[in-house]
Amino acid sequence: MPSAKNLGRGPSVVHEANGRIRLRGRLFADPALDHAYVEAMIMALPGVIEARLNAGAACLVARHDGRPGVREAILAALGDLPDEAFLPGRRRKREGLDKAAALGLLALGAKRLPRPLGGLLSWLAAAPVIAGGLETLINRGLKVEVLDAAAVSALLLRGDYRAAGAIVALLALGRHLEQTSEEKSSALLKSLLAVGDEDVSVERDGAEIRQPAAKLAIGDIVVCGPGDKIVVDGQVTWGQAELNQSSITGEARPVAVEVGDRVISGATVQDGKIKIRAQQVGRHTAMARVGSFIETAVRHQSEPEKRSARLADRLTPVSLGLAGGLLLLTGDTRRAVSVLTVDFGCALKLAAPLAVKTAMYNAGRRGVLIKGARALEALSRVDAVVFDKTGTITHGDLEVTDVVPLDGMSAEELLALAAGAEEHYSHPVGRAVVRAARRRGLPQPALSQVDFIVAHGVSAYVADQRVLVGSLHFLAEDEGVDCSTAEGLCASLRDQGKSILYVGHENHLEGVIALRDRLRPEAGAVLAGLRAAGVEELVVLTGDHRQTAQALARDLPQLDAVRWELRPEDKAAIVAELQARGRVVAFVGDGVNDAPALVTADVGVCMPAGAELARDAAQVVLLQDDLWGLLSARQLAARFQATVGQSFFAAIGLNCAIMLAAAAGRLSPLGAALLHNLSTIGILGHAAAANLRPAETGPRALPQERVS
Ligand SMILES: Nc1ncnc2c1ncn2[C@@H]1O[C@H](COP(=O)(O)OP(=O)(O)OP(=O)(O)O)[C@@H](O)[C@H]1O
Ligand SMILES: [Zn+2]
Repeated sequence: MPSAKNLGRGPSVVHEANGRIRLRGRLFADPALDHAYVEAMIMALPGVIEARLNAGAACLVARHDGRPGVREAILAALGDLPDEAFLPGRRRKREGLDKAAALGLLALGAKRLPRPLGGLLSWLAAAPVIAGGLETLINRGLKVEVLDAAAVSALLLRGDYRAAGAIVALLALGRHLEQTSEEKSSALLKSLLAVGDEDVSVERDGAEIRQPAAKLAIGDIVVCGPGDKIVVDGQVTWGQAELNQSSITGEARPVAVEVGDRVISGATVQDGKIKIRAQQVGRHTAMARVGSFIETAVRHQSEPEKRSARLADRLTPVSLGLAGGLLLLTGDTRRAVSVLTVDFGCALKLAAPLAVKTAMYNAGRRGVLIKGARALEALSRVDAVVFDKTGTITHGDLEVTDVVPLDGMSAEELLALAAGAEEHYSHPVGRAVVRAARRRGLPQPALSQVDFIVAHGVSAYVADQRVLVGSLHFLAEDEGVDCSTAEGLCASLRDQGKSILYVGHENHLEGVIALRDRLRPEAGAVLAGLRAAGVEELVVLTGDHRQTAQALARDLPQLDAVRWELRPEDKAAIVAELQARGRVVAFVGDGVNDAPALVTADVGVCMPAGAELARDAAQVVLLQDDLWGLLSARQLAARFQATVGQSFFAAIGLNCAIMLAAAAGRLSPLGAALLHNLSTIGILGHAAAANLRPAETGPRALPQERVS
């Protein structure tokens, strides 16, 4: 519902170029407008990079990535600001409703009061409902609120104060339920956004100083000790610590981090001390972005919600017509009013949003962020799940197992050379090599002109000599390095499930490095669970070599297919192929070289270590570093979809029955109103309770089938 303050003040576009849009509107100068909120809300829209509001100039400037629809989404969001975007908030309206409820309840006892007093009370209690109905009628036409107002007025005019009071009270109760559920979920989400009101320790010129978190900049070194909350996304540059991430993942078990690990905002240091180099601060941190995304999703009606609301509105004239017809035919006001008290609106309009919020909240508590109703809906229809291999089906923290020089270098020299080339890139393979070299304390050669070739490897120069590190395809086919001498050796290493990195030096093969990745222990059980939950096709895609991929397939008999030696765009093409065959596809990846597939899929699911880009592209973000969340999400989504359908049919069926009984004169207005509201509360209760129940299977319910 557009807030009254917002009416007729939609901003207009004054300038637009290269993904930058400048809007002006009186709205932006409103002193009651909450700037931080509006900026966060706009930035939470997918595709928006930045939003800045300037009240003095009554302007808002937003930068976006030019994706189709982003511009429209910005305009739509600004054209329909929620009440929370204004500082005084909703409180006043809420108190008004509570008063109405109290008066309505008082009026229930009206029969025992002297008649004029009872009448006065009832009219007073009903006044907000009638006024609201009139306002709706004038501004938005024949909507459910009009029906409520008509029923209450008719009852009052008939002198049926008790029924009128009861209906007012029931209406207020319904709205109260709606608001508490909304406020609770909003409060939870806002707590995720609350960064900036505390002091943090920062390292400046070798000394530690305290400063407000709001003043942090990217690149700052933040020092965190026991009890400190981490307010940035970044990388640990010093120290070790145990983190409590329960506020992010719902998991109480502490997580150990050390130099090189990535940490995200929201965790608390339980033990130890670390220094973190900030990569994202303030509103750009992972939690804040995801939190504000959810907040927007919650505030803006989703498709099923809109559909229900539209249907409810369309049924309003039907009710009104039926009541009018009855009145004309039978002259029986009591019957006509009984019919009016039944409106389809309540349950139809409230059940879907309630189901969305409770399902999202439930998933969030279990460490899964589902970004809104669309994602829930798509996830419930998914019948094919495609996984990336490295970092998704496997842990992605590979271990260097063999370093084999083939042309005179020592193993140390070979490893140091490869590590030097990989130093600045965060591909899992590269990270493993760098870690192994560091652990052995190897000196790093001076490299220049380092080039990173996506899904291939790295090329660099050491003292004018070219060094290549990467896949067999990269060295042999693209760069013409003869790798045949290593064939037999590599085949046997791959057969053990190891991945091979080829190191070339001045056009000959200098040696190979073998790395082992660990299958996630829960992978088999999660695949089996997904199949049990109705997923018909399970596929793994990898950029790795055929043999390594086949070794993985042997370990995971639950898979339907494994495809190898794929480039990022091949992965997207395979997802599209499945879609062309009629599959609804979820792609699960870690964000390294798989963004195209993530965006192509009907539902993109991202692992917690996922690159920032992937987190934006994904509709589902797993915050816990395992695959259980995926299974929970699927189960919660299926249940969400089921309850939305059930609520829909229950609302129509029950209300039709009540309306027929009322039309037949079998129900008094009060009886009809009570039954109608009881059924609504029942339907809403079911929608909320069903979506709050834990997912059926999970790490606790299902035994882990395999430990690698
Ligand atoms: N930075 C790098 N250094 C060395 N080799 C690399 C690098 N990046 C990619 N490669 C090589 O290219 C291959 C394909 O890379 P890609 O990133 O597409 O797949 P991956 O992440 O290893 O596996 P998956 O596709 O299962 O996630 C890798 O198996 C590796 O051999
Ligand atoms: Zn190539």
